[in-house]
Amino acid sequence: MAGNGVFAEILDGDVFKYYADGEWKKSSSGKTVAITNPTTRKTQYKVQACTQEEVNKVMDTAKTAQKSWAKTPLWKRAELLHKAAAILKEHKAPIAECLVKEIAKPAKDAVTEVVRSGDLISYTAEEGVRILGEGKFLVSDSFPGNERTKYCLTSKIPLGVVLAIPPFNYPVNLAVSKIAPALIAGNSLVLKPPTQGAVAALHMVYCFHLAGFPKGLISVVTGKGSEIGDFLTMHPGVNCISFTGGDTGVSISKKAGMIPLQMELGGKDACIVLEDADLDLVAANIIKGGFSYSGQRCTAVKVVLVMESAADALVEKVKAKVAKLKVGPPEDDCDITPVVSESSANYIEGLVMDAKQKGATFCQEYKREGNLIWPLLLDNVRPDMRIAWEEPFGPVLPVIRIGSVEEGIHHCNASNFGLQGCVFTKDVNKAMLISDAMETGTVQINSAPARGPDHFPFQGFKDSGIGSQGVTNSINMMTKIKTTVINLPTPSYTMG
Ligand SMILES: NC(=O)C1=CN([C@@H]2O[C@H](COP(=O)(O)OP(=O)(O)OC[C@H]3O[C@@H](n4cnc5c(N)ncnc54)[C@H](OP(=O)(O)O)[C@@H]3O)[C@@H](O)[C@H]2O)C=CC1
Ligand SMILES: O=C(O)[C@H](O)COP(=O)(O)O
Repeated sequence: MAGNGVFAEILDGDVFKYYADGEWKKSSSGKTVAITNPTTRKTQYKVQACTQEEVNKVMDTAKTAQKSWAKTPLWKRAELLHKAAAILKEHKAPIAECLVKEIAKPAKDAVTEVVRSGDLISYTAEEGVRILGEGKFLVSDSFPGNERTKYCLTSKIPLGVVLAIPPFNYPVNLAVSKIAPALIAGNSLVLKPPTQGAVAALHMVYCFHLAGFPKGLISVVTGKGSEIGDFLTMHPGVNCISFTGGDTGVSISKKAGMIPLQMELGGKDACIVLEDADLDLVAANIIKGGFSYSGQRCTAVKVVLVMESAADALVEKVKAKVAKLKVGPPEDDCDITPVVSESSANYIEGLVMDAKQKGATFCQEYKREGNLIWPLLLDNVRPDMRIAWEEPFGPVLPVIRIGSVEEGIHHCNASNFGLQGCVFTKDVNKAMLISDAMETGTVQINSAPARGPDHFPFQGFKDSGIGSQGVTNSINMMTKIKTTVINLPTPSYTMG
């Protein structure tokens, strides 16, 4: 049960506390935010609605704590991260249970998210000691007109206070993917968890608390993004924002000050299927890529662009696999579980109805009960349908039949998104040409889009984001370069 056993300190009555200055606290607002269980549609948990004054205090302590953390040897920072990773994995069961209740993640996937997060923290600690342990040494005579009178030493130093805002679909993993690089690089960290997923995130941070990180180095402020979001992202105490989510990221990047931003936003990942593709492999990847966690992944396959000659056979194969997907509650480890909110379900339904009205072929009957939407494959989708362009973030997948590869690439590139894409063909030379032509941050050849393994670079083009994630890129992004130049009175060359 959430807030029980070792986690008892984070619960006050039926409300979870926020975390500031190394302590678990009740907000002076006296207000709470309810978290609705997507399956029961009843209030599952409550969290504190933090005030602006509390945010100000958190920013102050984060600034102070960062100064002494930056003086903590790198190997000690790594040691604490390894400890937090181990504690997190040890407590995977109660944290996974929160994910099941708050965001209806299938039970097995919820455990995987926590374990994967522990691994990510450890990997970041190891990578951090390597890449932050190295600097650069430059000599002046490599530039025309200079003698060797200057030695330039460059190193990577912390930015200060990093604000991390993850989305509901990976509230633990996409939080640690920001927390661990920030900390190993010597920054302090303020986390604003997504409302759906906040309780899982609070449990995860309690593992960092148990590991013994200094007071005030990590803080968690809870509350609705629509209420405290602007105050946080425009706060003068913030030196870097790492955000994952939807269009909110576009407005944050317009409002934030002159600070480094890492934005991972939406996607409309295309799956281009050529005539020579192994259609069993494609069908398996469409199921995994399009319907895992009910399509609520930024990297989900969100449109299939298949050559007309292969389309009938592919659609039949996918239809057969859709029929085998288990639909129901996350506790039963079903493949398709309720989507995160009623408004999300309504939005998905709007896309489905638009496609119906405009003549798409329904491969299954459309069925919805509450937030639970049965998996649906829509064939013969045309560009005038909303589902051809918008991301449902649900278990509905459009198929567009194409007459040429160029048509597929054109559809992919006409999207305002550019996160990932995939191409299926046995001809690797063709695949490379198509990959180069697709305007997306990553192209997978003969596999569905995916962020993981978590150390791979992960970036979106166009409205899908700014910057690149993945362990190494995130560590680098959360540092700035400092140079010290030693000036010599006379040139000095080593003779060997
Ligand atoms: N590219 C990627 O890696 C990923 C992209 N996404 C995209 O995210 C969307 C779904 O996730 P969802 O969580 O609903 O996304 P949102 O953009 O609605 O929310 C993301 C986070 O931002 C917070 N937030 C909301 N308003 C503000 C604000 N004004 N200022 C600061 N923070 C704010 C939310 O808090 P609160 O919950 O309290 O509103 C949440 O923590 C989809 O479009 C999906 O494609 C999702 C996952 C990964
Ligand atoms: O937010 C998302 O949807 C994730 O970044 C996707 O991660 P995955 O591809 O590893 O599931």
